Amino acid sequence: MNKKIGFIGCGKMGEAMLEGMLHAEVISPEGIMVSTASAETKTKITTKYNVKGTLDNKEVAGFADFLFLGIQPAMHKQVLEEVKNHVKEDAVIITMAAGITVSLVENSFEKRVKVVRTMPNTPSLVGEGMTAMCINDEITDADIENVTALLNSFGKTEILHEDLMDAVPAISGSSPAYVYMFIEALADGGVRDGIPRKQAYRMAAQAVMGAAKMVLETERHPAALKDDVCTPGGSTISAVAALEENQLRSSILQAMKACTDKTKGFSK
Ligand SMILES: NC(=O)C1=CN([C@@H]2O[C@H](COP(=O)(O)OP(=O)(O)OC[C@H]3O[C@@H](n4cnc5c(N)ncnc54)[C@H](OP(=O)(O)O)[C@@H]3O)[C@@H](O)[C@H]2O)C=CC1
Ligand SMILES: O=C(O)[C@@H]1CCC=N1
Repeated sequence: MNKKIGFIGCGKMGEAMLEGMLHAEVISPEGIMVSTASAETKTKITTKYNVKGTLDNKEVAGFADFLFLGIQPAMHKQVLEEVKNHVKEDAVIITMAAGITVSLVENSFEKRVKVVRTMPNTPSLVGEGMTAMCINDEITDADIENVTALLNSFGKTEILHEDLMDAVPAISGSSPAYVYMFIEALADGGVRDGIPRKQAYRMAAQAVMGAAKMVLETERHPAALKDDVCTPGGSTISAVAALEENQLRSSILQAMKACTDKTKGFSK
């Protein structure tokens, strides 16, 4: 892509997107500039990826055609105030923060600006990200094409109405954390039964990835896929019954509600 990409803030999420884009070769390192709060992170990112780096957010704003904001939700007003007069004419501003609305970005400017609100996740680092996005009225078809090309370079993208964006962390932005807990627990169970820990992690992760792929590729109902694993009178149904007794599904739903409630708080 013959466009310039900027990241204001390049921590866990920004770096995952940056690495995903570079790995997919949708953009070359010289087309990317990052700004960070600390010289330490700047040096880490510029050395690792050979991209341009600065501690001056205004410099990135003046460089980027697609400006990703990889900062914490609470930093947005301050950083947008800092860069608002430096953002390029026609640049697309792309948020990734939980709860940060399109209007919060629009209202930081005294002119109309192009805004894309996204909610990605860290598996973008390995090209298996899931990003939800919504756009404002200034975004053109060509912008959508460019932004989805960038986002699709490190995973899948779904376009949603903004009303649904606060629900996205719970299902795909934050959910890798719950899945890692599940994998860790599966591996602990294997280790308890004598399986060496390294093999236990590989076996648990592959089982989770395989199950996810079954849902995506067969498009069968997850319950039907579960039924196929439960041999009558077999071991799996005993495990399923124990999970039901311990309210696995209810626990997940409660966790997701906590996540969404917290996200909604960021918009206030
Ligand atoms: N982590 C995740 O899985 C996901 C995170 N997000 C969103 O991504 C955003 C970042 O989260 P995450 O990557 O986890 O957080 P991190 O703390 O890892 O990264 C924050 C980055 O912002 C930089 N930063 C802080 N203040 C400034 C500033 N004033 N100017 C420029 N850069 C600044 C930090 O620099 P330094 O390193 O030098 O301190 C760091 O690089 C959040 O809004 C979050 O909601 C969205 C989806 C998933
Ligand atoms: O924990 C957070 O707030 C961010 C949003 C989604 C994942 N991490």
